[in-house]
Amino acid sequence: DTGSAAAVPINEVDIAYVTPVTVGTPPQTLMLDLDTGSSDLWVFSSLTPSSQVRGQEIYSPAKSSTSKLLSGHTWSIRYGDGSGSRGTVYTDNFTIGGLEVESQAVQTAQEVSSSFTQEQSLDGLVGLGFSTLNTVRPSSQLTFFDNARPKLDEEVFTADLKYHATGSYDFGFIDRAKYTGNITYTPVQQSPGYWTHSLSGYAVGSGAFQSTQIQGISDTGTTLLYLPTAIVTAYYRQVQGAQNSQYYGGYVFPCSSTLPTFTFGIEGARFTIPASYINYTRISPTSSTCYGGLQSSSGLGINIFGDVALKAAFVVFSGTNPPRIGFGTK
Ligand SMILES: N[C@H]1[C@H](O)[C@@H](Sc2ccccc2)[C@@H]2OC[C@H]1O2
Repeated sequence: DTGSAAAVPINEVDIAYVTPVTVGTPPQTLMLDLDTGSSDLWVFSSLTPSSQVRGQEIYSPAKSSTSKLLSGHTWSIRYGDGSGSRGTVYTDNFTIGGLEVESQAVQTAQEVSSSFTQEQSLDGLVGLGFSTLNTVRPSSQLTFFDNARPKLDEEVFTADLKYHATGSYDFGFIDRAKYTGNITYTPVQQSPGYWTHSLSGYAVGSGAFQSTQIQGISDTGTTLLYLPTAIVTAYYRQVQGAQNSQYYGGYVFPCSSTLPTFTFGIEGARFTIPASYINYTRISPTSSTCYGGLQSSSGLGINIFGDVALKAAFVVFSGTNPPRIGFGTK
């Protein structure tokens, strides 16, 4: 089997992407954020206090003839950006892009933090990290990808995220029409549960490629690209008027500045992020100061290859043994 579904930016700066999924019988459609940086599948639900729901679609297990309470199981998750949610667990039929998993663990939120309440076009997350990260207790649950694996034509899913446009997630196949040339693969270290791998180096604009291993995680749920301070300062040194603002919590610059491109390596292959992806957003709607899509990872403890980087490539998440990740030019 295979599946294919849209990845729709939820706002005009691609802060996150959502994908239509269906839960239950008859199918309830929700728009969820497919997140390779976590492994919980959770949804706004009929158990979420109405004070915490602001426009989101909800899953009502009581309206599904195939829902079953996973008795005595709870979950609680805290994300890297400080947001979080917690609740109880049902199993139900779950589909993405025509690919169905019966009795998928669907984690129903009984509490969500304010940043989720404020994202009215995001109804929850589908964790696509390794199932070791799942927070359901007393028994942890499998991700949609792990449950779907046995029926997939190929043990892969792919991300084709796009700049200010709708892209796609495919399950079970690699669509040759979505990239040119070959996919370059590199090993993944699956412990503790992220898609952890290395870049082979980087270049700022037309500068020389610096060959240096940079370990980090490819995370579709993170908006920006977070790299070591030395690399980030070297980048913004090329930007007139750029400064690392304590106030805004990162590098800002005049929106009119000319930004260099940023190239990263995967083994011997090179992927160039257009300057426009790094001119991320105005710090406020009428400001002429802009916030960068490349920021320092020094406060995070880990480098994160988020959407600003991933949308510059066609990415193959391969669940083979051992797992690996592949990048193709598009
Ligand atoms: N893996 C990521 C996750 O998907 C998001 S959760 C999220 C929060 C608010 C809005 C949208 C998504 C959070 O930021 C980085 C890391 O944690």
